[in-house]
Amino acid sequence: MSKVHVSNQVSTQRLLLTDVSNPGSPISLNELSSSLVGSNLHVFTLKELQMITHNFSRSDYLGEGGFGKVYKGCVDDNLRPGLKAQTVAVKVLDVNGSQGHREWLAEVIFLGQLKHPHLVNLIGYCCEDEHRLLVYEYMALGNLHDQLFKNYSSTLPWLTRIKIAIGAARCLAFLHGEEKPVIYRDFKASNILLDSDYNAKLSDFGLATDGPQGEDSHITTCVMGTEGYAAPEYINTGHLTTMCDVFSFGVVLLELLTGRRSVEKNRCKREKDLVEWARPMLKDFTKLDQIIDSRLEDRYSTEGAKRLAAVAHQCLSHNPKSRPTMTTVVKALEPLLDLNDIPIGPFVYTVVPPGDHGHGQKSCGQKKNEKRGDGGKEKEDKKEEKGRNRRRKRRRVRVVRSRDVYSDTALYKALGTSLYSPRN
Ligand SMILES: Nc1ncnc2c1ncn2[C@@H]1O[C@H](COP(=O)(O)OP(=O)(O)OP(=O)(O)O)[C@@H](O)[C@H]1O
Repeated sequence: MSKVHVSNQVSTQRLLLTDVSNPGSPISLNELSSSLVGSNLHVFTLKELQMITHNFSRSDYLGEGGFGKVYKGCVDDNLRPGLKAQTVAVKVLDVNGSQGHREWLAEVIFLGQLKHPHLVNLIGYCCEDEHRLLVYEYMALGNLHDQLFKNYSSTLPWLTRIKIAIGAARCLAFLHGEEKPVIYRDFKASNILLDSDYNAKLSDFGLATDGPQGEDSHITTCVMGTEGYAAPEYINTGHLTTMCDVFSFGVVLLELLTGRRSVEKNRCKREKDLVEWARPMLKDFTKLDQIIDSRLEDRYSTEGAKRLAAVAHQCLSHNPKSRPTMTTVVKALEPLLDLNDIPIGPFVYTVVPPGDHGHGQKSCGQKKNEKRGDGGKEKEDKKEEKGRNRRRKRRRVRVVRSRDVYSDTALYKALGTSLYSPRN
């Protein structure tokens, strides 16, 4: 394929990873940004990125993943004309690490061309000698994994979890719905980044790949991904389809529902693998109480939990053909935001900006206690606690008594826990 040919494709066809990564590709790295369809990526120098991160200082350090360390910095139009003043995250490839040029290139090719509200925005990159860096919009709340499992001061509320699940589902539906579908391949909680409003944005396209073309139903690759998230058929055969992403999405739904990680090495054998432990209980609504994140206490929608559990169960089906498409998943999850059977906690303090009487409504409990002072607060606490216990009991008898318990854990038993394949 000649450079001219690529330029002719600009308005219609996305540049594929194989167009660039194949030996003999006519596209040189110098021409990369201009060959990307619809991209306005900035090409930064190493010196510029050193400058905005104060030479990759400890005070700007955000974290580290398989690609390398991530630092915070600021850019504006002094750096490049037209560049919006904003905080950015700079990812620096660890040249001695497990990832390399292929992962960097995948990130540039996919995120440089695909634009969606639930995809993290890639602002630019740097490619100098062996140095490979990526510059993204800064996501103030980090990643879902840390918010769900490492935030010890507060718990993600139910509706926030639903909002995150819907955002991530929309993103996968978008990728799968492309004219040439994209298989993300590494869907997991740590790859879901959160902005200051808990909008979910997918990042980390290092393992992403273009889906099957023409008559092919799948592509065959060596198995790569993360322990606890990969679909069983992919682990067994290397056959990769968009349905593998759907399975991984089901695992993240389970994490959101249970507050447990996909693999917890410190738990007893039966509970180590989240899918193996929780999946049989997803369809038996009488058992849902046993797996729902106890940190939510009773502040979740019972109906919503049932529906989410049913979606997760379908996504985690061992037969890829029985899994729903991500478009169907989005449609099933969206109405969960409107369910209003979430019990209100005893003291939800909402800061009402002066003059705002519309949105920042106070809870009933709060209004009463403000009038009564602290003595009333104690009584109210006890009353609310009793009320919550009553509601819990009520919910236990009201749930549908389904005998429809699925217990197909045989495959997982056969697979054991050796689900992990290193990235390279
Ligand atoms: N755009 C961003 N804004 C803010 N923080 C970010 C951004 N991108 C990554 N981070 C943070 O940097 C750290 C490393 O992220 P990275 O995506 O490189 O790895 P990971 O997904 O956590 O792990 P792995 O690469 O092994 O899958 C994480 O703490 C993540 O929250």
